[in-house]
Amino acid sequence: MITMKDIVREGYPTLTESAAPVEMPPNKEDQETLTDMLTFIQNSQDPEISEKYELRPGVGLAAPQLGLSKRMMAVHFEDLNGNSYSDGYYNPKIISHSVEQTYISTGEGCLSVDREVPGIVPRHMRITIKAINLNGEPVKLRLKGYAAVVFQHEIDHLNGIMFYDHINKNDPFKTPDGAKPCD
Ligand SMILES: O=C(O)C[C@@H](Cc1ccccc1)[C@H](O)SCc1ccccc1
Ligand code: NI
Repeated sequence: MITMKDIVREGYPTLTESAAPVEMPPNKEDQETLTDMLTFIQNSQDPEISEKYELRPGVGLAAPQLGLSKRMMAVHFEDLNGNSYSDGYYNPKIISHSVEQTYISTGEGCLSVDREVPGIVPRHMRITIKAINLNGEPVKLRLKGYAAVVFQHEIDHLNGIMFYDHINKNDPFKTPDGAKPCD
């Protein structure tokens, strides 16, 4: 079972390097890891389990956050339109995105960052992703708003990018021209 002690924090090398593609079809070890990642996110949102194991709530997790430089991520959340997302993904790739941007009005956090980093994190409003899901099926996802933000946050982890890398250093609360909040 993954707990917070398994999650590496800022300064750990895998958080700032580009992760390697996962060989397809995935081997047993990678399948088990991705399943455990999804279970961790689900557990982190369960009031009893999260209290018992002192889990920080999360909606996503990427393998580099476990010190594994592999292109694997898991998400578990419901967006503001009631659409549910709960799956693991191998080798996710953003194949297209909107020019229009969005952002979470309260900024972003990260399970690998034990501090508040205030500021607006500009993200693409709409993205299309291709990936292989936990069941080994090729999937194409068209995401917008909050769901697009979550997936971009996790795919950034596979590219060694942290959410605060996107915050405007001169004016952290500057909202990108024309961007609308997704929350
Ligand atoms: O560190 C991670 O990758 C998990 C993040 C993902 C995330 C952060 C901000 C915006 C979108 C996704 C955690 O979920 S941070 C904690 C959290 C919990 C519930 C809702 C939003 C963020
Ligand atoms: Ni993160």
